Amino acid sequence: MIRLKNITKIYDGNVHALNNINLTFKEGELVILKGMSGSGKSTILSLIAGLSKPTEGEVFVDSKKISKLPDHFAATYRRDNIGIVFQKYNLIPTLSVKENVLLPLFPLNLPRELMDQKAAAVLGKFHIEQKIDMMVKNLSGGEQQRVAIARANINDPKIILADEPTANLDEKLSLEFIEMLRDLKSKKRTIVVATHDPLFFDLDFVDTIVNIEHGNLL
Ligand SMILES: Nc1ncnc2c1ncn2[C@@H]1O[C@H](COP(=O)(O)OP(=O)(O)OP(=O)(O)O)[C@@H](O)[C@H]1O
Repeated sequence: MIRLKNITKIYDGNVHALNNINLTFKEGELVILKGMSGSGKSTILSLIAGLSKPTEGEVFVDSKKISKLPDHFAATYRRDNIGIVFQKYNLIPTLSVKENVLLPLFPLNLPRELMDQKAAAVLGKFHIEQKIDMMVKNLSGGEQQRVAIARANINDPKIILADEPTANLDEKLSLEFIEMLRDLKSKKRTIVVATHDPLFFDLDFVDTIVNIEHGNLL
């Protein structure tokens, strides 16, 4: 369960990104955060990921209060629980597909063989294993998106956060991405997608659509 309790986020002392919002997402839910650019969607994702801290209020994941975790513990929490697909994928263009998907695991110092197995498994799952040794900069947009979602799943996270995941995709690839979400949801992942892409608004497997405007829930 994810719970945002009385969350206010103010950047730089005067940018009110979120105003006293309360949200609860159940395990296994697919939630769409819907709102215009600048409405506060990414801020909600970064609070759930423990990448930033609220100005006021608390964020709970299961019973853990993650809004108070020191940075080091927040990084561990993220590695163990969260997969993130960023708007522009945040892949490293000059590294290979395999190196990119393994990035979140490097701090664990796992044996090379195990890392290779994990990379092959997750790339297979998202049908991009044939590009495993290619440099990411030479992939198409759709292929990069597959690598991004594969990387978000390398640690088998129970929560997947996606920030405008279809912003750089055409409709066909966006629909493919949505099918990947359907599959993840069937595996009981909790998924939170920040988007203003209308393709997400009529899906039969979305549980909740949260409308946000200027940091307020509508
Ligand atoms: N690190 C930051 N420092 C200062 N202001 C920020 C920061 N991050 C976000 N903001 C501001 O907070 C508000 C909410 O931004 P946020 O990125 O959460 O919106 P969004 O709905 O995700 O928009 P987009 O779809 O464009 O990403 C905006 O006014 C934005 O300029």
